[in-house]
Amino acid sequence: MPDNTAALTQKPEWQALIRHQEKLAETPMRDLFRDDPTRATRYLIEAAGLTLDFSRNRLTDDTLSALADLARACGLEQRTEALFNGGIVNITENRPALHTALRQPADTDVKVDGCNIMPEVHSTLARMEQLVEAIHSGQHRGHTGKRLTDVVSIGIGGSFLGPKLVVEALKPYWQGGLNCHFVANIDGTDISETLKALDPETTLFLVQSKSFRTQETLDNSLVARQWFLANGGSDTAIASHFMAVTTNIEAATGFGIAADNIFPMWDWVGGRYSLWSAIGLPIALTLGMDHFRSLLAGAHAMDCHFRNTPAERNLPVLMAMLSVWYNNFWRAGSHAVLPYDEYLKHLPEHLQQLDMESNGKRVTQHGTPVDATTGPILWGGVGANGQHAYHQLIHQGTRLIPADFVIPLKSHNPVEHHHATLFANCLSQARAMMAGKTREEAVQELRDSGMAEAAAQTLAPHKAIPGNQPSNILMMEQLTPETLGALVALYEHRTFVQSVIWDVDCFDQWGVELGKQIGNEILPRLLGEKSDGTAGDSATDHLIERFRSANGL
Ligand SMILES: O=P(O)(O)OC[C@H]1O[C@H](O)[C@H](O)[C@@H](O)[C@@H]1O
Repeated sequence: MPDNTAALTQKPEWQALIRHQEKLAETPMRDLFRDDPTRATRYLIEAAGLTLDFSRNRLTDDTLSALADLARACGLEQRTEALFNGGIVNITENRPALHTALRQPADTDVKVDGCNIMPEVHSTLARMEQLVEAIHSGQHRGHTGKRLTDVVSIGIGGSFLGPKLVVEALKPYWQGGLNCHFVANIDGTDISETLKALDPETTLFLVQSKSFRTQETLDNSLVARQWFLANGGSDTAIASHFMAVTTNIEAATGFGIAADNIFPMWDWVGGRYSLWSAIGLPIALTLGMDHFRSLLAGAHAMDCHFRNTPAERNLPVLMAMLSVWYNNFWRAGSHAVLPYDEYLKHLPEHLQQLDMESNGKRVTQHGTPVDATTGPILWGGVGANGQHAYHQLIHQGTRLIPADFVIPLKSHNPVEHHHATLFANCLSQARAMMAGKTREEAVQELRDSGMAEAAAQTLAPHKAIPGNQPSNILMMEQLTPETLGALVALYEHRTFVQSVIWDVDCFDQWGVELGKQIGNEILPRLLGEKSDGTAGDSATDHLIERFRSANGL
């Protein structure tokens, strides 16, 4: 058993990494490539249809073994088994976190409180399949007999970001003729703009909320119901047009959703890990159930790789440990995710919740202050667009910004030389980040262009790029339901592994509650339902008054 008692930063494995970093600090990646012609082929891992090229990182073989040693010393193997076996890995909520069970084959056995959950998981998939088929075949129609044409998913956070990512990413696989819309924000613009384009006779609303207590989702669902009733709907017709996915059956029934139209969720699935459950209904309805099952199969393939592969060759472990390496030993404060695929434009948003809500913690899972800096800021956007925006800061700013490029080898839309150009952009960015350009190279380039020596010397510092910015390139043959499933599962496990190192609970999110509590105090004051005392401080009180007067309240 590993020794988990020593504070993280006092572990010999941590100390060894500090010393190793000091040695490596003066060695640019350019030199590492020069000195090892096999680097590009050795630092490549294939798993579950994905290929990771991690050669452009500040690392050597010694780094890899030192990082793997740290993972083992933090009990990664035991914690991973607990994750898959239904152990209480969400300590503060006293629950397992079994998103992996949602993509496991039916003939397996996973127990929660002594009960095998797999039959329930698969019977829910079968119910989803029935609904998808009934709607696609026209058997389930709107209350006036018209075929359903649109689905509106109302949900926020984990009940929104994952399904939205997948629905948009797998557009080439859409089938069944349904358009999918997402409403998340409490900003009235979101629901208003969505409803404008819809026909109440042909629209299905899915209320997606694990808790069925989330203000944004409940308020938007009420507006949708009012709109439906005001436009020819009736209480009985609601049964054909409103469905819910939740653990809180009572509240959903109370909202007026027929019991048969409620799909279960379980408290052992975290919201941001839930797109594999019935929360994935918008996906299944838009893509068809076969594609949804392929998504699950891709994720399961990544689960098997993660569970059974030694740390040194384990894709999620490696990516997680690289994040720890840069975050804790090189003081990088952020991590960029740069999908070079228009279909993956929502990937950074989903990963922001996944990673930052999971690992944005300051106490360990046992409540003591963490011993090291935890989750870096995850940000990013679609390439090549970012090259014309924030890449300047990556190339010449003063910060260390590790990045993941994500790119398929083949495009679904082979227009002219677009995909080759996109791929060239991705490779050139990764190379520029790694190799940079010395001042001397910049001077020479300017001389070669005919510039006078003095002017070249003046301009050269502005053209020099330090390089040595680390990046991963994550590839797949093509973006398919399987490879997307594997990709999302990869980042889920990457998140989990980091939490094991920092010893934080990556399945809770207590920090978001305070804002909700204060919001509940402020709202009645904005509406004039409560006017005594203070909302807490003069700054808040002052702006409450400003809002009330602007709105004639
Ligand atoms: O699915 P729900 O219960 O409506 O929760 C929706 C979201 O709201 C919460 O505030 C959490 O921050 C998220 O983790 C969660 O996914």
